[in-house]
Amino acid sequence: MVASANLGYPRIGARREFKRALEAHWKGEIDADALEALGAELRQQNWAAQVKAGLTRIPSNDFSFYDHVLDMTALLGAVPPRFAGRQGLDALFAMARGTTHAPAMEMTKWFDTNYHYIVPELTPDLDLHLAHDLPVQRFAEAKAQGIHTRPVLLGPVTWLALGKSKTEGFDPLSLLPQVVAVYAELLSRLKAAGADWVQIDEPILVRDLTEPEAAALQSAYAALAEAGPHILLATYFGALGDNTDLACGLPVAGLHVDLVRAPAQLDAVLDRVGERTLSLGLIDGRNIWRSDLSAALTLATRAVERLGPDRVEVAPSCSLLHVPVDLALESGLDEEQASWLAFARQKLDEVAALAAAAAGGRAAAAEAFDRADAAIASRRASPRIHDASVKARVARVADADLRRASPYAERAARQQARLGLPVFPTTTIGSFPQTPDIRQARAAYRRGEMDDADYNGFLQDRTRDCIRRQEALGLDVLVHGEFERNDMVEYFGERLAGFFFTRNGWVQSYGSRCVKPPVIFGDVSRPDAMTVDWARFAAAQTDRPMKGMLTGPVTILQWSFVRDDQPRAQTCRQIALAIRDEVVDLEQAGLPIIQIDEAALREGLPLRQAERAAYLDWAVACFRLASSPVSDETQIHTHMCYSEFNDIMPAIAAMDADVISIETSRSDMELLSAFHDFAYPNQIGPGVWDIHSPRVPDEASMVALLQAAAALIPPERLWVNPDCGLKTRGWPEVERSLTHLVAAAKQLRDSVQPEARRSA
Ligand SMILES: Nc1nc2c(c(=O)[nH]1)N[C@@H](CNc1ccc(C(=O)N[C@@H](CCC(=O)N[C@@H](CCC(=O)N[C@@H](CCC(=O)O)C(=O)O)C(=O)O)C(=O)O)cc1)CN2
Ligand code: MET
Ligand SMILES: [Zn+2]
Repeated sequence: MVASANLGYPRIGARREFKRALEAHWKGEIDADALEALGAELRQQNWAAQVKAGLTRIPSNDFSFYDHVLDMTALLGAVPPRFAGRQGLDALFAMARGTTHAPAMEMTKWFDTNYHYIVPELTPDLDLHLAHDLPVQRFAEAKAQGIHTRPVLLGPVTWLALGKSKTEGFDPLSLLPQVVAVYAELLSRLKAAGADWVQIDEPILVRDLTEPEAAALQSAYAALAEAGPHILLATYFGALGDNTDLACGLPVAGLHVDLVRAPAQLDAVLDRVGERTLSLGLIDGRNIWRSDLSAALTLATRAVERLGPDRVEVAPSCSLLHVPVDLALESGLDEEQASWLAFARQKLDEVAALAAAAAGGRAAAAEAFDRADAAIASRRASPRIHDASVKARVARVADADLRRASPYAERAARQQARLGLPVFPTTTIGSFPQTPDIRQARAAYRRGEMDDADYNGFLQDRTRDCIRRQEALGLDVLVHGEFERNDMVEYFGERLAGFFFTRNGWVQSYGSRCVKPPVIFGDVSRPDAMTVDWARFAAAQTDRPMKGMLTGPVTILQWSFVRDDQPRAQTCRQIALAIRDEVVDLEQAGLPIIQIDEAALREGLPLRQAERAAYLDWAVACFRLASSPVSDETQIHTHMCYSEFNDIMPAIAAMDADVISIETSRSDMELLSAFHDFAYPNQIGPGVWDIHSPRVPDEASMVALLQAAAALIPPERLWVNPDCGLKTRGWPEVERSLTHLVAAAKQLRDSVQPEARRSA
């Protein structure tokens, strides 16, 4: 028998039930017991769906109330002292979201995904111990429902590698023996509870490993090999590459490899896998296209021929956390489009069909294979995918299209002459609170219960109100608030040709926050202006400079589900041309500043060093293609959040934005040292308010951050802003925080030397 396995299932609920329950709990509307009860219900539903699909290896402990990395941090007892005294869910949410007295732990991107995890804070004095045994309880919970599961644990070395030392000179890997001791205890309890296998995720095996990391993997698994159930070591998001020998040499009973991102690694792995079970990640856990089952079967058959059916499992490439839950809930797609897609629920069926065919030949799942073949053929042949004029325009792009008219210094002088900004100018990143009434109005508009005029009138009121509030707060550069946007990527996807979008295709981004990535299925172009009416309306409401707000091509690409029939770089260039047209229109409409957000540029960076230069080349070129058609007097801003810039500073500089705003506040300005060390030449707005936490920062804390920034970056090149958009916050906290922010900027202004002031 070829086993059919899953590595993890979405936990937000098919209709985002869990998202809503979490937010209700945080507002005090439902208690922890109600939240726990819903969690149990969701786990039961998820297990039932996997049983129904016929899977033979079903995960448990893939559920999480907030984040699976944070869960492991709590399990290991690695709770930072500022959260001491809190228990259970209360402790978990305090660490993730912060409290009035304790800032939240840092949050960053999970590998190259749009999922965010809470970064473990590692110090020498941590008292690591098995603080709870939820994985055992969840195993027992499934068992009580008659389902034998394979518990999933984030691996010890990945947990350490994703953590961050909070003590100067401290090497987190020195915690390994303690961490491994806790895992050993947990594994032995799982075995006692009846688990015969566990899945331990070590995705760092697809990155370039340091010597100590490789040694840590060896010593960890040497210690864990006999501690409990058989271990399936799961790797995903790329090829094992030069870590293949290492991975295949670890004393574990099974190995999972990603054959969607890295199909070519199968032979090398087959040569080295020895007596182990091999789990083949053949169904794409990162994208929503229906699988080419016939192509996947070729690989599965090769593995079965080498290892025999009993040592082969068929699985998704990674956890299904990164795809929407159920295509069956989609109502707005046409039949042809729907036939091209598979969400998590459908991917389970694909796994089952592929496993059946790997064991019994195509005939064992003939119907599923026929339907898959037909869908693949229909997408390949569809005339809706190709637009000759788009392809021709991309082919005509020349080097001159990637350059501003003059170098930064000349542009900066002209822009300052036009804008007349004070030193330490204040601004925001774009969005203002997307309050429930705005979301509800949009939902009513979509359902046809509100007409164009009413909806637009409502949004105009909100925009006017937002601008008046910004004036009253004393901000220097204003924004319109982005109330008309459901999301910074989906909004553009809805207005570009070559995209379609789903009604319910939600994916968890962090905590309760979800995104609904649009689907890029064909050549991209811009039928009409997308933001110009709102920008013009907003600019007319005030005498202060107004920023036009766009999402950049790399970010639109990165946060969409992307067609897999041409290189991503090609698709990105098409998007860049569409954004370029919008930039031209915004300039023509009189906007003096245009911000092009590239929040996801860093996230798209390949996990392997060797592939990075090529990516950065085309990604930066796409940003420049989108941003460079304007005159020197028009100021181009960009914004990036959660970025570790140290390794990509030359690329950030090569983007040549006049101003960049970045996340720094959760990491105490440490990011700025990269800009300092690299001598970044243009202007920077280091975020001084962590907007991902409900906490209102006081003026003194922002002054301190700005002073730290001013020690690294010349004051005349600093801006003052939050570290991201304010859409997730409420108005009271926004007004209080921005009051502090404007006051902090004034304090800094008063303290700088006159020669550092801007010349108008
Ligand atoms: N794509 C993307 N990725 C990103 C970010 C981002 O902004 N966009 N930001 C960073 C952090 N991640 C974030 C991800 C999501 C949200 C966020 O606010 N998401 C919203 C959903 C946004 C949205 O699309 N809203 C739609 C649909 C809203 C909705 O649920 N409407 C209800 C009806 C209204 C109601 O009763 O609430 C419904 O349809 O049922 C709209 O405004 O139209 C949420 O989860 O709550 C914030 C940050 C990194 N990655
Ligand atoms: N302009 C966007 C906003 O303010 C940028 C967000 S980056 C995730 O919401
Ligand atoms: Zn941001």
